[in-house]
Amino acid sequence: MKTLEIHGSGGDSTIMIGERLRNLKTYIPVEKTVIITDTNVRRLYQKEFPPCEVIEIGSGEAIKTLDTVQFIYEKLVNLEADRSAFIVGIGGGIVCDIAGFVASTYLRGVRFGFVSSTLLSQVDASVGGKNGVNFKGYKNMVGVFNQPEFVICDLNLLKTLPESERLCGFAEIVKHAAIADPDLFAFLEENHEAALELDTKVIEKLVCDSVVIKSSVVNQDEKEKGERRKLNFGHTLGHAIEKTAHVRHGEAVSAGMVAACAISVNRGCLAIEDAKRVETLLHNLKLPTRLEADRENALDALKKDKKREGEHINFVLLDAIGHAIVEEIPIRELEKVIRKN
Ligand SMILES: O=C(O)C(=O)C[C@@H](O)[C@H](O)[C@H](O)COP(=O)(O)O
Repeated sequence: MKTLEIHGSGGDSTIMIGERLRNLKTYIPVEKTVIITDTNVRRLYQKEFPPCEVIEIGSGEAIKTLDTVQFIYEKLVNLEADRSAFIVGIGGGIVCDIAGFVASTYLRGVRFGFVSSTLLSQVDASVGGKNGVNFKGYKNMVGVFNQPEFVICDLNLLKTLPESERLCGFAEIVKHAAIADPDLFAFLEENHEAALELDTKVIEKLVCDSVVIKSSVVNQDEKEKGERRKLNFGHTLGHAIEKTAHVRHGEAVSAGMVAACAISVNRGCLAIEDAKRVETLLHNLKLPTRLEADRENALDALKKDKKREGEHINFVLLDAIGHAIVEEIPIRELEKVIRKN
């Protein structure tokens, strides 16, 4: 097992890569714990859950709403959960984002941790303390920064993951490599086939390297005032695509990264060959590199981006493979990109 630490303003978070769901009971006060999970994870893995109360939610991006949060608050009230309660989210990014938000707000906050069950949540979503829900379809518009006490990344859970879910995780791994680690990028180029086959050693390296990158960025800038913005590479246009094309997060981020590379080339930051490398790697990992979105809706979503400041967006560009920069780009310029494509 590999362990990494994030030191948050509200407390520390231990990320355990290779720990098992079946050992969860050793990290929690079992009799005070409430598990939040989704239908699929419960069906597949309930036998490994410790004997705790379970609140089941549905699955898919559509449930990441304040209605689901309210549903969980009601269940917690009925269970008479008090401030000594401990909440564990067992699932992918959607479950963890919702569970973390509920735990951070119920009774003004109770202790919480995650067992992360998808590749995307192990390499990205469950790590770093962003918890929240969508609002009126706008991604993660309501939320908090608050670190889970622990994140268990049980690599065995990835074996039952549908391929489309797995691929979404690769998009975030490519993102980490593209913004911070040229060696990891080259490794992915050489080992994309083994990665697609879920080769144990390759997956373990990809999860570990991703969490090393993410935790190091979050340790420098937990509340996304500067350095952390780089973790949003591909997400500004990606979120706009996701909202309007109704595709999976990882798919939208993949197309968003290709678009961000094209903007980086247009602005003279990135060599065209490097942009091509990003596109080819995503293609080899069976991810989409272009997606059709409703332009007007995408523009509206872009204007609601959390990195917008007045007439600019703090937009993440690449200036080399393994190195990102953040530049203030006028919304008008991005508008042209959306209208042209
Ligand atoms: O942790 C971060 O910071 C990220 O930006 C990681 C993203 O991959 C992740 O999708 C995040 O939830 C997006 O956050 P948002 O603030 O842009 O909604």
